[in-house]
Amino acid sequence: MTTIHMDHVTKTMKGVTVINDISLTFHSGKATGLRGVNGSGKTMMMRLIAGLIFPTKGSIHIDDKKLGKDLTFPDSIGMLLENPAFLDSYSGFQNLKMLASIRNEIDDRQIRTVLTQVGLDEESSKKKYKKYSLGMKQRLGIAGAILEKPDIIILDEPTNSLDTNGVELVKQIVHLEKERGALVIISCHDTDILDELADEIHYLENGALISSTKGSESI
Ligand SMILES: Nc1ncnc2c1ncn2[C@@H]1O[C@H](COP(=O)(O)OP(=O)(O)OP(=O)(O)O)[C@@H](O)[C@H]1O
Repeated sequence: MTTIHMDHVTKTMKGVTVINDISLTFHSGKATGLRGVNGSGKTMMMRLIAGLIFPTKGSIHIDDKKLGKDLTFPDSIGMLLENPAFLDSYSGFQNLKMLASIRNEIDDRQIRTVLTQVGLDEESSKKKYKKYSLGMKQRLGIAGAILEKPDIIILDEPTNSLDTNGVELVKQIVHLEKERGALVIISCHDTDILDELADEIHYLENGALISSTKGSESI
């Protein structure tokens, strides 16, 4: 079981407050949604939780470990962020293999299973990344995020560029990952999709937490 606890987190960048005094707790087995207009701070919140940037004020704990002090970044995390760092001249399979080689915990068969799970068949997984369509790139990004069955999964706009079939795949994947016990954090501009994906949704405005809902109820 993993818990992420943000305690009065503020992040200032170049004199601009991009996250303003946010306190929130995230739990494993749950999908938490982040909603808000462009620039409201959803990506910054995900980057803070991933340890890619650190709070100016306040703290983030993963269980009992403080990010930036006891941990540089969470031990077990998979992320889909904008512009994933995949190599153009490598195929989808080779890109995932390279990613997997860092920890060396999963084999080729498991990589193929994840590729199938995101709907990249044998033929498309052999194509070079530079020949991928936007939707195929997005599917590979999702595969990268769930590849090693991480405890924490961060999906920034996972349904961008996806067709209806791809959106259904994301819903299935989030459902399965939650069942496995993963802690999932998702941002999505499509309110209907986010309502379906997330157990709980937090609304951000100018970096501040405005309200939270669970199902149709305010919390
Ligand atoms: N490198 C940076 N330096 C300073 N400010 C930044 C930087 N990147 C983003 N910002 C600012 O941080 C704020 C929050 O941006 P963020 O990317 O978190 O928004 P978002 O809610 O994810 O938006 P979107 O829906 O467009 O993805 C914005 O005001 C943005 O201009």
